[in-house]
Amino acid sequence: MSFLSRVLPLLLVYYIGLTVILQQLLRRLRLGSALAPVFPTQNEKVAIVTGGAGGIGYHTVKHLARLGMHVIIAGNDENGGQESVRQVKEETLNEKAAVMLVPERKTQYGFEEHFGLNYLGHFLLTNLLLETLKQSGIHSYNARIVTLSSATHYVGELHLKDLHSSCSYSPHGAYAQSKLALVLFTYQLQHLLTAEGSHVTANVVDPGVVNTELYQNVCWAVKMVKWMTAWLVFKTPEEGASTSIYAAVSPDLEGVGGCYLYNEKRTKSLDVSYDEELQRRLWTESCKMVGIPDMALRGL
Ligand SMILES: NC(=O)c1ccc[n+]([C@@H]2O[C@H](COP(=O)([O-])OP(=O)(O)OC[C@H]3O[C@@H](n4cnc5c(N)ncnc54)[C@H](O)[C@@H]3O)[C@@H](O)[C@H]2O)c1
Repeated sequence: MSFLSRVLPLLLVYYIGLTVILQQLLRRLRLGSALAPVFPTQNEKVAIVTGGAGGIGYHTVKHLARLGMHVIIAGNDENGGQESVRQVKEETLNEKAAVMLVPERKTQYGFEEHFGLNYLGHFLLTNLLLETLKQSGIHSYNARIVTLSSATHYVGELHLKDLHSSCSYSPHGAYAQSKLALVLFTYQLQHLLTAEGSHVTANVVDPGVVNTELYQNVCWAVKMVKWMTAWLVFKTPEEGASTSIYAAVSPDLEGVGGCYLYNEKRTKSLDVSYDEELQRRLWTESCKMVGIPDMALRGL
């Protein structure tokens, strides 16, 4: 593996991160701390939030619980999950918050961590829940799938022949690839749902650069810079959750799917993410990896 192929993904990820941070700073200076939008109550609805024990997920859980939803936290940290449920119940007075825990299984299945955890886990969970979602959605209240990607997908490359990055591994490249895979997956899923006429929509969210535990593995110099500047240029976890909440409950998106959402607006994703052939090939490959039938091949 050449020096360049190791360093280039790192430079690209930092470049895109700095671009987003700059945009966030300008937005903050322009808008100040804008008031959170008000959404209708969601009393009869159920949401499953993966990673809901911390960071962006936790604030998504709290907001949805406040709107009256029955929220289920899916995660890998039992104590953290139970503690989040306790806090959400206390702060929102919504007793319908629960925790569903899945153990860490990446090594057991041998998947590369970023691809397995960030992408394949969501791919599989979504597919396993799909029949229930189809039965839950109706014309005026579509069931909604919200996937969390990232601006790093703009510098991602999908290596269909080496999805686990075994030929040339770079943590930054692997992260960016997993986030690009989520965009491709969401668009393909929406094509399949639309073709079937089901009342389920799938959108993908870019939360911005958010001050969470996600950055615990960056080098000490970056940690230091983050510590000094995050208050000014990073989004808070509450701000980071706002586009996910918008995608989950906003009436603007009733029946609308296949969008890449950033700052509560539709935005263009990377050109290659619209490549339908690539979307299909990734879908087929992902089905093989997680061992589920390919509904695209079955004609749904
Ligand atoms: N923070 C950012 O700047 C940022 C930017 C773009 C995208 N994102 C995306 O947003 C999502 C949430 O990130 P965050 O910033 O809140 O991070 P975080 O580290 O604060 O929270 C991650 C959550 O995922 C859970 N988790 C970790 N490993 C898991 C596993 N194996 N199985 C199930 N759950 C697991 C953790 O317990 C935690 O609740 C991620 O998909 C991340 O890639 C974050």
